Amino acid sequence: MEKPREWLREKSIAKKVLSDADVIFEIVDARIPFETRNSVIEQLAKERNKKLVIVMNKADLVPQWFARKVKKIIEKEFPVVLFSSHKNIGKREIDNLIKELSHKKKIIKIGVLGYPNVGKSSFINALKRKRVATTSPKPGMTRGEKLIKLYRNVYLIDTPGIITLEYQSDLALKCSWIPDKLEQPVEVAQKLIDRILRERPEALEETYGIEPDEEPLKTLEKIGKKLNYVISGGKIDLERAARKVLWDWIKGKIKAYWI
Ligand SMILES: Nc1nc2c(ncn2[C@@H]2O[C@H](COP(=O)(O)OP(=O)(O)OP(=O)(O)O)[C@@H](O)[C@H]2O)c(=O)[nH]1
Repeated sequence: MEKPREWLREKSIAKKVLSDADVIFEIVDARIPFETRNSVIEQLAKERNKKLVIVMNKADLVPQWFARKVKKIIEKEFPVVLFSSHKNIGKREIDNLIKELSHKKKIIKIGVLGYPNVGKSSFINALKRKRVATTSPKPGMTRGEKLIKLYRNVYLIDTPGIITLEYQSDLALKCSWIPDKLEQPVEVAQKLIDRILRERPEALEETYGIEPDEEPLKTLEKIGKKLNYVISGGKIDLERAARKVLWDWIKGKIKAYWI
C-alpha cells in the first residue's frame, strides 16, 4: 500500500470537513464513476448522518446514455447531479439544490470532496464563475482546506484530494497519481490499455491512429512507434509511451469510460 502517512493526513482532513460541513458534494470522474467514488468519504458521511450528493463531473467526456445509466444506478444510494466544469452542464441543477439546502439556514457550509484530479477546484470555479481555486491536470495540486464564499450565506470548503489506502498503480488509473512519479509506468499503462481494450478499444484508434492489438503491451508498442518514440537500436521507448498514454488519460484525450 502506498503513502500511509499522507493517507492518514488526508483522512483527518476528510473527517474535519465532514464535521464542519452541513452537506457534502462528492465529486467523481464521470468516465470512471465507480472507481472514483470514495468509500472513506461515503462511510464517514453515513456515520455522521451528513447529506451527501454525488456530482458526476467531466460529463462532457462521456455520452449522455452512459451518464444517465450511471446516474440511475447511483441514485439508489445518493442524489446525483451530472456536471461539467468546462461545458455548461448541471450548473442550474446545482444552483437550485444549493438554494433548497440553504433555504432554512442562516449559513450553510458545503464540503467539496473527492479523489485528486476529479475536478473539485474546477467545480468550485464553475459555480463561482471565476478562478478562486487552483486547477491543474497534475493530481495533488490543492493543498489544505480553503473556505470560499459562494453567496451571502453559502460557503464552499475546497479540499485536497482524498485517497483511500491503495496502490500507486490503482491511483494512476484513477488519474490521481502523477505518471512521472510512477516506478513502473509500463505496467500501469498496460493495465489501463487492457481495460480500454475491453471497454472501448476504438478510443485508442481515435486518439493514436493505430489499430489496437489484443495484447496491451503490443498496443503500447504500436502507440510508441506511431509517436516516433524510438531509442538507440531502433527500439521503442516504452516508458515514454506509457507516460504519454497515462497523461492523455488524465487530460481526457482518450474517450473511454466504464461502469
Ligand atoms: N473535460 C473536462 N475536464 C475537466 C473538468 N473539470 C476538471 N477538468 C480537468 O481535470 C483536471 C483536474 O481538475 P482540478 O479542478 O484541478 O481537480 P482537483 O480535484 O481540484 O484536483 P486536486 O487539486 O489534485 O485534488 C484539470 O486538468 C481540469 O482542467 C470537466 O468538467 N471536463
